[in-house]
Amino acid sequence: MPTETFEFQVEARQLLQLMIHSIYSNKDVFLRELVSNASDALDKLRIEALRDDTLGADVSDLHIEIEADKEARTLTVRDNGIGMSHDEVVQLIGTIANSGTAKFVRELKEAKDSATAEDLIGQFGVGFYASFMVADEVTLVTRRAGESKGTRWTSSGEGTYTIDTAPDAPQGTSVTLRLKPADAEDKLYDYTSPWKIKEIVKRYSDFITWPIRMVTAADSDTGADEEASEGQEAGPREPETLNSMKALWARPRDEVSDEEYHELYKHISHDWSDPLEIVRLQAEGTFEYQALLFIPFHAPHDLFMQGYKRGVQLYVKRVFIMDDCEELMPPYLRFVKGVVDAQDLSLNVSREILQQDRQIQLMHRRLAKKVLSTVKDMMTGSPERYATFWREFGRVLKEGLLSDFENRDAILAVSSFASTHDKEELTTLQAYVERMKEGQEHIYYLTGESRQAIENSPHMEAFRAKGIEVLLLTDPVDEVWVDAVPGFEGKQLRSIAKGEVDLGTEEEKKEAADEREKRQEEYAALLTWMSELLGEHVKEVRLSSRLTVSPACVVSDTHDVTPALEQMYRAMGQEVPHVKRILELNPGHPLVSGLNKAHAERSDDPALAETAELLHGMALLAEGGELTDPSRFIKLVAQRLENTL
Ligand SMILES: Nc1ncnc2c1ncn2[C@@H]1O[C@H](COP(=O)(O)OP(=O)(O)OP(=O)(O)O)[C@@H](O)[C@H]1O
Repeated sequence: MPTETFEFQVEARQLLQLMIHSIYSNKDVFLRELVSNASDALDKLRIEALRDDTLGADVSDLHIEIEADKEARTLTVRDNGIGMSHDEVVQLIGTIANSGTAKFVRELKEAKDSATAEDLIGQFGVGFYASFMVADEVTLVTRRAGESKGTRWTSSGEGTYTIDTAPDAPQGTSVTLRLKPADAEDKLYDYTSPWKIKEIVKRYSDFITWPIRMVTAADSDTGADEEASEGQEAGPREPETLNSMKALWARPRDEVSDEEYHELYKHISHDWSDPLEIVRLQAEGTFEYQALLFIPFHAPHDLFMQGYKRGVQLYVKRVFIMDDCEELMPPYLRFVKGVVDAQDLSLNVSREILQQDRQIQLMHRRLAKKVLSTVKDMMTGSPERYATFWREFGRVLKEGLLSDFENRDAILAVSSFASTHDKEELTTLQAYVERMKEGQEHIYYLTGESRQAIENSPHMEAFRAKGIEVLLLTDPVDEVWVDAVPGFEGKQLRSIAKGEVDLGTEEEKKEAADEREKRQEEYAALLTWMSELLGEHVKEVRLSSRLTVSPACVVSDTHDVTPALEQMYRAMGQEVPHVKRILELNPGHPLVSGLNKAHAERSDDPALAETAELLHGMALLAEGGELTDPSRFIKLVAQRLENTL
């Protein structure tokens, strides 16, 4: 096959350009990325060989090899793992499949300073492409296990790469970097130095479960090892294993540094930033397992996309079994990354077995509880970290209120919400309850698109006037869980846009009821007439006890679906009937009292019907809703304005 030249996909090209002009100051991490990919390839081969005994791959000495050539200034990372087919090379190396890449590259280009750029790369990770920070040419030779021919891929990272066949390629992958000249000022070190390589492997990849061996050519600078090598004959030496391969989760806490934990996290999560929190669990007894879990610092871009992979890996007796083991974590904790190592499962355990395994179900429960209790500890012990957690993951955690009945209270206890109590600070339900006024029975909330929209809504008026705190809920999931959660500490959650409001002390309530009864008589004719007139749009027109400023508002009946929820169901393709709402009028408003008076005097005046229609339209607009016929609304308003001129 002749050499083929391909163009990089646009995003890949842009990303490479950014790498070549290396905006990332810690260039050493390129080796971590190559070793991490090699380790994944070895895991994959081991598992595929277990499942498919016709593969014919030799799995007796799976390892990673690093070879540096000082003369040629090349560095090679080689593995005898799964390898890639020709098509896989084109697909995996020439394009970036990761969703959100385009957005990421755009943000990266717009990043004003290098700290922002570093932070962005940290959130995204660029894997294999990091090689272009230190190399001006990268050659990858690979042969997939089970295939007879290999593939060679070469690029200088500019716009194109070439591919040809490599007939003699051994099974696995080798990546050779032609290194840029060392430039210590730019943190570009001499990556042919065995001393430097050892340091990087120790720092970033010590826990990798496969041996990472280094072969040094005889004339290489061995740095720290110089003494040991004195007097030896020229020629290749015995390869040296650089990593300890110790499973961090099995080592006592005080023997492992935070940095070591962080590097394991980065390997598992492909994140370049340190995690926010480490969660450790050692379960003893009949079913023994260890878990080392991490809560990331940032929510990944694709957390809410379909097919998002959960990050918990399953090991059995220190042997990697599978990535993304969803049986171990509930969906609302899908952002948690880490390792769970079980002692008493079979190495051949399959997804089907996991789904039915009672022990796995017990692990799942225990791990969820442990993560939630860690969040709780964060909340009390380190409020700033908790604030970061909630900003990044609060939205997804609240999904648990709908699915995890058993942990509902624990989730509520670690949730926080915007509230009218404070412009910036969020509140917990506990703090809300402690602040409740005398005679207040419920926890009040309002859902909406933004804090501003909610605060401007007419529904807030009576609550503002009486100084009663309202939670301001703006996440889509809030529309749903508020209906599913019965309450908190015996206090019911109540939407201020639903049902009747009944605020104040017993005495005030009685006064309000007497007043309402009086008004009711006064307005009875108007209300009956309007209910009939607007019957197509509303189920009832009644007097309001929640308005102090606006003339009218629309509310839902206590157990009815709200318009936002109705819209969400439709967006998900579900058929839902349109639910009519209730129009409430403020008898204290001159427009309403005026309309009542006019209706008593000349009930057949067609202009009154239009005014009633306008009142309904205004009520919809005031809560940020939509009109059924905006052009008619405008026409009626324009006519009335004309009359004022
Ligand atoms: N040594 C290797 N052996 C086999 N396949 C490899 C090897 N290196 C890379 N690949 C394949 O190429 C893909 C892309 O690698 P790359 O390092 O760019 O991204 P990644 O590891 O998937 O994710 P990230 O960008 O977050 O690091 C890998 O997912 C893997 O399928």
